[in-house]
Amino acid sequence: MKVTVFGAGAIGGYLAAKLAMAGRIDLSIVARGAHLEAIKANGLRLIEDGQDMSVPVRAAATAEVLGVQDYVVLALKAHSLTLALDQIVPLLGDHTAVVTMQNGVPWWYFHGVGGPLEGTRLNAVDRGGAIWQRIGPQRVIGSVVYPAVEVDAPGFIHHIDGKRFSLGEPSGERSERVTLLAEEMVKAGLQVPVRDDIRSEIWVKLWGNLSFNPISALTGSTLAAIVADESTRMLARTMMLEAQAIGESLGVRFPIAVDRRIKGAGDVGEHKTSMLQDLERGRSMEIDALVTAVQELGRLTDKPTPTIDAVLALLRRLAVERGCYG
Ligand SMILES: NC(=O)C1=CN([C@@H]2O[C@H](COP(=O)(O)OP(=O)(O)OC[C@H]3O[C@@H](n4cnc5c(N)ncnc54)[C@H](OP(=O)(O)O)[C@@H]3O)[C@@H](O)[C@H]2O)C=CC1
Ligand SMILES: CC(C)(CO)C(=O)C(=O)O
Repeated sequence: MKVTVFGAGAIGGYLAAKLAMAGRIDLSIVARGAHLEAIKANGLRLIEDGQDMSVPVRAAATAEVLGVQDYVVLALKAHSLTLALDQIVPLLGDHTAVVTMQNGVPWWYFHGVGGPLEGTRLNAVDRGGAIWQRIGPQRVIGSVVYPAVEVDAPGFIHHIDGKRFSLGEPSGERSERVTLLAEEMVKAGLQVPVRDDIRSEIWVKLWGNLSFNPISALTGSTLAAIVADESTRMLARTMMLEAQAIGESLGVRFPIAVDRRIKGAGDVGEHKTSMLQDLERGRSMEIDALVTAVQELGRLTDKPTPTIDAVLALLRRLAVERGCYG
């Protein structure tokens, strides 16, 4: 099985290190800059469960040298995908499956849903439909990523918590391609449930990211602080209820109540969301996949999003002012 992890940062680097240590598949990664140089020189350094490991892995700057793959795992930030398309396409053959490991609303969301929105391209995450056209939604295996991982220095992957990567075909089918990949990931020590409704699970994760991440970026607060403060908790809750109405109108099942989801976020503790961390480091924030795309879904389903709109307006301004947007 030939697998390339494209964008071996925190999540891609962690996944690649686990798969490489299991040693069962023909694995490559595509990376760039100082990170690539460090991996080429010393392998991926992974800190996990108190152990410090150095894991050799085939690393390339360009996809051409790797050729057509059975699976390509896209572990870039959502806003990096369009710019990377020219580099991703050489990895794709007739049978290649593409696993999308991004937070937020995925570009392929309306592939195979039926009804009037079938085939709708989402401008917020796929402007002009370039990703849809060049990768092709029929290749996609959806995913929800749960581990918390950081890149501490070039080539240095620090696993903080969690080993679960849910996978699921957009159609819900338990296909051979999703089953085989899940098996390899499980043999690498990960928890990999295969879901028959991956969109609903994407929404439950998104529920928290769409509300807590912007509020944390706007206020500099941790998850625990946002939940402890009545005003910010209610702001998050209002955004979540707007999103829930949109999701439900699209057929999504929310298996837990909003207050339980809020409690779960608060229980994570004094943790800065990834969006706040990106802002503090001057990196591009995942605003469009986490927030703008939900606003776009609201327009498509005729559901009002006044609170999401207001928070998004402030968040975009902040990101533009700090050079963290686009
Ligand atoms: N980190 C986490 O704990 C979690 C992350 N997620 C989600 O997973 C996704 C990935 O996040 P994360 O791993 O944190 O992001 P990172 O920024 O750590 O990793 C992305 C990597 O892709 C690289 N990259 C981008 N464009 C290219 C390109 N054209 N060619 C080669 N490499 C490229 C980046 O390089 P460069 O740094 O040079 O830009 C970076 O190394 C996001 O959607 C995130 O929300 C979900 C759950 C938890
Ligand atoms: C911590 C958490 C769960 C916040 O919703 C997250 O996913 C993030 O920081 O992006």
